[in-house]
Amino acid sequence: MQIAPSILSADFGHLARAVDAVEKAGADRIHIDVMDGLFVPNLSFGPQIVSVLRQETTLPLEVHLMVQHPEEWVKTFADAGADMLLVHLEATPHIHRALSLIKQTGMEPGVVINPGTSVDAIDMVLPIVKQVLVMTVDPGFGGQEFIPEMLEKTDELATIHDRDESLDFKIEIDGGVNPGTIKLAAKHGVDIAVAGSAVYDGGNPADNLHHLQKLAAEAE
Ligand SMILES: O=C(CO)[C@H](O)[C@H](O)COP(=O)(O)O
Ligand SMILES: [Fe+2]
Repeated sequence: MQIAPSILSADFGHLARAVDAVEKAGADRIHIDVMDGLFVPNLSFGPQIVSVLRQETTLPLEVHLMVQHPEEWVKTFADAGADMLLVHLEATPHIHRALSLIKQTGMEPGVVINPGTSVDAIDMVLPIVKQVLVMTVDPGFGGQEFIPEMLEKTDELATIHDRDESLDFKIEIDGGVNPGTIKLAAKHGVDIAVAGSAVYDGGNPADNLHHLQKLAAEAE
């Protein structure tokens, strides 16, 4: 399982240092949470932060776009240097258009579903995406409690993926990943786990990341 540290819980005064620490510690990618205060009840950062971090790291940058009408922002984040753009089904009536636009820019398209959304709802776009992100908390904040029932959805996605050779997506979870929940996730088809507070909130980010990596590897 890959771990994607989320910089939402990092020290915003030293973001470059926070990314550097996890890059040296073997992070697979960096997860950047963009929030608009409308789709989710919080504001975070925008494309400038992606541009700045693009200069700081060679790791893939995946942008989790928690904004209304994400299709309007595709070019902006491609120009900023994002490698993957993850958009919520619930944020647009035009999810197919949004994902197709992302693909056209050369970024990898990913679709995200909230805890209240079922896997059935994304059936028609699975052939386009490279990632399906299952939210394991209601989006908007770091440090929330993992919702274990969401792993029924990762199991379902793993079954769909394994049944159809033409599909080519990774299964990712986001929210509440910690040393306890990562062991559970490893048994439910999860390829990538986002971890924010478990990496950056207390202790040493490199040690925290190594601990999560070790637990995930043992549980697989
Ligand atoms: O998308 C998010 C919040 O909406 C974050 O990626 C996520 O919550 C990470 O934080 P933590 O690991 O602390 O739960
Ligand atoms: Fe996220």
